[in-house]
Amino acid sequence: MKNQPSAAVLTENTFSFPSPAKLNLFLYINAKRPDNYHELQTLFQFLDYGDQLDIRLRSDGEIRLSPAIEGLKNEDNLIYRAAKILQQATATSYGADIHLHKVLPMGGGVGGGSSNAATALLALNYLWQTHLPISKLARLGLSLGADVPIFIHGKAAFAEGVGEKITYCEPPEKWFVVLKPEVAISTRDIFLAPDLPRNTPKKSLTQRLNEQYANDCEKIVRKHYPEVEELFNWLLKYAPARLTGTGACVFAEFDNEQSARNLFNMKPQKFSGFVARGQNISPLHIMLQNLMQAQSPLTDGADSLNPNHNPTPEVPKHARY
Ligand SMILES: C[C@@](CO)(OP(=O)(O)O)[C@H](O)COP(=O)(O)OP(=O)(O)OC[C@H]1O[C@@H](n2ccc(N)nc2=O)[C@H](O)[C@@H]1O
Ligand SMILES: Nc1ncnc2c1ncn2[C@@H]1O[C@H](COP(=O)(O)OP(=O)(O)O)[C@@H](O)[C@H]1O
Repeated sequence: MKNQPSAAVLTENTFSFPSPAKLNLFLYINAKRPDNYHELQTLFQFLDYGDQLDIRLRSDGEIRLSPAIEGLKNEDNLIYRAAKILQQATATSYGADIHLHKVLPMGGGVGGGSSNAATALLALNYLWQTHLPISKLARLGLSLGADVPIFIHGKAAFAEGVGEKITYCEPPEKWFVVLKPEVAISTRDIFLAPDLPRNTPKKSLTQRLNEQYANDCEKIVRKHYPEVEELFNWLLKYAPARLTGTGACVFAEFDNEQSARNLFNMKPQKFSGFVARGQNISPLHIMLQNLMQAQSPLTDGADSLNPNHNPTPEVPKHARY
């Protein structure tokens, strides 16, 4: 979806949905639980940049996903798993052809897989008219990954526990340069690292918002991944920088787009990345709200699947979706 406005209706019967990235503006690890998951305190904000899912309804119950992601079986793709879980939970007889436009780096800490799963759940719940409430979708989503509920709720939030205890909040919507070194990092590997700090004291949201933001994974990621260390060393010459999630992406924030683009244009070629704006409401939710105000894809007759009949919902002004 990058750099192209997102139309909700692409062609007859094919709908296009954004699957935005997220940043962890801060991330603290408070404890290791008996089930080996870690208790966190983290601040999530969405970006107006991410993947796109084009979805066409099928009446035969089949889920077809294309293109396959290299090295990942389609059955393991979180999009496919999300669609299957929703079918099982609702006993719908519908299926879907899903085309994924992937731009987000995998293993980058920008939440691409979780966001794809949440977009599939929300979009199919809309297209199939299965009417599960957000709370139920978030529970289904949590079984796919710790970050999926945040993307289902679609509002910037302070998350605790493993990401399921959510307090909405509204951090400033800054501009970001997000850069990725030539390495992907497995979340699991970071949480298994013996030298990961695991007992940062819990603090209230107000305290956290009013102190300098940090990421407890940053020190060991920089130590174990020289590519990340090199990226930090470059970026820190120009701006304060932080790790998102468990890495590998690193970001710097700016008050305006031009400053962000000026820095981005200077980056060495070996770092990939993008410029994006923080959004406290997910671009997916803005689009879904507009769609719902238009009309149902299934119940308003055949014409409702005709793009001429169903006007393309407005895209938020500053979004590049
Ligand atoms: C820590 C975060 C912050 O956003 O890192 P990123 O993945 O975004 O970098 C996420 O919550 C990650 O969520 P997600 O990527 O969905 O993780 P999952 O698939 O649920 O878990 C992958 C593995 O990481 C470990 N894990 C994950 C989350 C957590 N709170 N504690 C853990 O110990 C577990 O070993 C788990 O097997
Ligand atoms: N649709 C998907 N997009 C990206 N990754 C996926 C997807 N489905 C499953 N995965 C798996 O999830 C892992 C984490 O991916 P991703 O969410 O992009 O990273 P991160 O959590 O670091 O942002 C990938 O390495 C891949 O094995």
